[in-house]
Amino acid sequence: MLSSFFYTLKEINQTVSKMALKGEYAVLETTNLKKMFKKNVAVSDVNLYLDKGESVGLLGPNGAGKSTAISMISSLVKPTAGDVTWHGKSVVKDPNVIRMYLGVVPQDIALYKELTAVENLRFFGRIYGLKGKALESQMANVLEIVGLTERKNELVKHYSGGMQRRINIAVALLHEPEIIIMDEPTVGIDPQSRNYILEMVQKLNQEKGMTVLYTSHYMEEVERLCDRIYIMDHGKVIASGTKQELTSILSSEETIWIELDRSYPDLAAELNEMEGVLRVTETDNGIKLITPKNSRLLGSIFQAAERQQVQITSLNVQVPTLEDVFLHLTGRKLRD
Ligand SMILES: Nc1ncnc2c1ncn2[C@@H]1O[C@H](COP(=O)(O)OP(=O)(O)OP(=O)(O)O)[C@@H](O)[C@H]1O
Repeated sequence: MLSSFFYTLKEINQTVSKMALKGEYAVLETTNLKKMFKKNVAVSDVNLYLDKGESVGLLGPNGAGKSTAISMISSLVKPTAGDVTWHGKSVVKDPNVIRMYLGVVPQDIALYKELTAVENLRFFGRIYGLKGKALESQMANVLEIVGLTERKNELVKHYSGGMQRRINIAVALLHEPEIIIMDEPTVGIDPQSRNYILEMVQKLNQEKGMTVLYTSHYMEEVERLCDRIYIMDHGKVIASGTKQELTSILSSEETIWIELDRSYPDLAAELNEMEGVLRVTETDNGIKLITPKNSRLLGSIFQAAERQQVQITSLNVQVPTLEDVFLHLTGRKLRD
């Protein structure tokens, strides 16, 4: 009896929508979203919302269920259970309600590589129902946004990976969507293009007021771009909030980065045994320690280094990152 009472409460909790909480509809909202591929649960009970003008991040390692979740949100994949609403209207019942308001940037490049950028834009623009002067002017706008006006007449196959991704984004912006959903748009591209894309997303959100849903397994990207973040793992949202809210889960901890001139496994082992040290990880250029806040361990760390005849080249004490939050919640690194 008691367990069924609690189950009912849990069910009620899961279905309390943002509308009920705030007395208004979110731009986008998912309720208990679930997707199974045969017996495999790819996404389970995902509840998330996006308010107008927000930039929201979906952070999680490969296979966490991010792409499946956004495919359901964009009505490309039908959920096994749950709902997706756009301004309170079910996208699952009627996918057409959202399509003109949504720009989706898929993880894989979806362009005709034997055509030029302009030819691709014209083709996809017509699919959105644009034509004539409106189409030409929108093409000029989006080429400007992605910084490829000068190179618009080149074949896409001659573009770098980063430039192809920028045109992929331009296609998604052609019909001036209310919301843009991006699935790991910076994977596998050079740092310069990556930075260009991040700046562009920031401008679209902050200057043009576009609502953004951005998925990534790069913590730095969602930290930089997103007002709120949902952390996903094994198909579930395991934490959500602003960066400050999420890192406050670990407010009792801090990270000490020790840079060394080479690897010293013995020092890492000694620090691991030190009283007060919570976790030790060897990094590319040194050692990372998680300790309780204000642990006053610096003196002991230097003494240990001296005993092991280790040269510390730099030492930094840092407040927790989202990477630390993920490690704390799952016991794994985001990019294991
Ligand atoms: N069409 C499909 N058929 C069967 N299983 C699938 C299908 N699509 C995804 N999956 C499985 O669902 C789970 C979630 O995959 P998904 O691609 O959504 O994760 P992700 O977080 O986007 O990761 P990645 O960044 O690697 O794409 C994985 O176990 C994946 O193998």
